Parts: sequence; structure tokens; C-alpha cells
Amino acid sequence: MRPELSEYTPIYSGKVRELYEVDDEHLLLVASDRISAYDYILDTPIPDKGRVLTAMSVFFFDALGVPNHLAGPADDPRIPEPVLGRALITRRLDMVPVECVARGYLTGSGLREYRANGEVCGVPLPEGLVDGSRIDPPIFTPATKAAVGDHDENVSFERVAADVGIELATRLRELTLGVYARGADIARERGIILADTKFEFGHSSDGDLLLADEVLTPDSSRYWDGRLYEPGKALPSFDKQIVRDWLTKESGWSTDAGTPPPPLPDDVVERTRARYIEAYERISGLSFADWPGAAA
Ligand SMILES: N#Cc1c(N)ncnc1-c1cnn(Cc2cccc(F)c2)c1
Repeated sequence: MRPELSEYTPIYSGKVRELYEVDDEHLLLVASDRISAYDYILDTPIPDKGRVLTAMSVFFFDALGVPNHLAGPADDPRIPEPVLGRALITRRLDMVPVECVARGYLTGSGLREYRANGEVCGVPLPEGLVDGSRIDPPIFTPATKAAVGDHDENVSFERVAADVGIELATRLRELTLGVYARGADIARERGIILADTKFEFGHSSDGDLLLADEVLTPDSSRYWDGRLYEPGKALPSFDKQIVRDWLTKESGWSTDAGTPPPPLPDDVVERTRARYIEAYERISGLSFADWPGAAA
């Protein structure tokens, strides 16, 4: 008999995820079916998005072989039925207050910083780069965690070292770049580009530094279709482009409307659901049909 979710104390609610306390040593990390676009949480959920992204995290935690915060399997008996398949039992860690970002391609906030001053987070880059240019070797571009609703602030490695000490900052950079490289290799072998990603780390009560949060999901990373990749061309997001295109090209809404986006039509929802499942099955080589929890 699985416990009720109401037996656990909610301790954090994010845009698309929640965190609950299970006991002194364990948390329940829950991924919802909510999707965000243009800094809005859309009214329309994407069925099974939470389960697919949870499955991707578990696949990568297993594939990467890096010590991490997972404390049980996807069907752990402590996971309540309504969130089975989209929730994980984790060890409670003392989180390091740094968003550990790795970039193998130049886009987004990194591109804006580069265009302003030729560098990203204090790392100088070659001249002449454009949107989508490869950054080789990939770079560590940390950020400070923003309050809910704000954007993270890109900071330099030196600032991280000042905040957490040079030894831990160096370790965070090593781990971030190493895990990104491994994840990018796995994705590339399946024709998918992992352009950038964000990790979080924390210390266990034994003092071990563990990989935490979600790992290499489409919500914490930019995934592009390798078949469409061309530097200099605005690169569609593998998972969100269907929603973005419908919102900005077909719905009549616009990003400067000052109003929330409209609800999504059924076909956009279903095509987006299929894209999440396609990303998982191509990258993992596994069938989503085998993943725990009830199909939405
Ligand atoms: N992972 C993890 C973690 C851990 N293992 N121990 C202690 N704290 C955290 C922790 C704190 N904030 N977050 C972000 C987050 C993740 C998921 C859902 C949310 F609502 C919010 C993670």
C-alpha cells in the first residue's frame, strides 16, 4: 500500500516541479506535466511530460556513473500512486548555491553576453561566433540561483570561488564539464545535440559531493535535432518548438502582448507529448511504455 502524498510535507514548489519531505534524510522530487514557454507557465499541461522527464533523469543517472542523490528506484514503495513515474526519492543534501551550467554551443544568455563583450562568464571566446556556433571545448558558465520568477544571473568562475572556495569551485567545474561531455556524447550518438545544460550539486551528511536535482532533461537542457543543425540559424528546441511556433505564428498571441498565452489545441499537445517521448526513446534506447505510472 503506497502512502498518500498528503503524508509528506511540501517544502518547495517550482514552476513545473515540487519538493516534499519524506523523512529527515529523504525528499520526494515531483515533476508535473506543466510546460513553460516565454517565461509563462501554460494553462494546458502536456500529458506524461513529468513521467518522461523523470525517466530521462533516471536513465542519465544510471548511464553517467556519477555519485548522485537518488535513494530509490522509480517504483519505490514510498512514492504515492498519483505521482508514480514522475517522482523520485532522493537523499536530502546540503545544496551548493550554484547553477552549474555547461555550454557546448553559443545561444541564449551566453550569446547575448558574447555579443556585448566577447566572453561568457568571464571566459573569452574567439571572434566571429554566431547563434548556434560550437564552443569547443565546452565551457563552464555558472549562475546564481534566482528567486522564483527571476532569471539566474551568469557569474564568473572567480565569483563562484569567492562564494564557495576555490577547491569546491574547481570540483564543480570539473564535474559539470565531464558530465556534460558524457551526456552530449550519448545524445550525439542518437542524432540529438545537447547544446547546454544545468546541473545542481549538494553535499550528503557524510560530506560527499553528489549530483542532484534533474539531470539532462529538456527542462534543464537545450536539445536540438542534429539533422537540422546549422550554425547561425535560430535553432528550434527539440521539445518546445511546436508550442512556441503555434503560440507565435498561429494563435494570434505574441510575446509582447502583455497577456498570458492562450490554451493549446489538442494537436499541439499531442505532438509535443510525442516529441518528449521520442527524445527519451531515441536517447535511452528504451521504450517509454515500460516506464512506471499510469499513462495520462
Ligand atoms: N534535488 C534536490 C535536493 C536534494 N537532494 N536535497 C536538498 N534539496 C534539494 C533541492 C532544493 N531545491 N531543489 C530544486 C528543486 C528540485 C525539484 C523540485 C523542486 F520543486 C525544486 C532541489
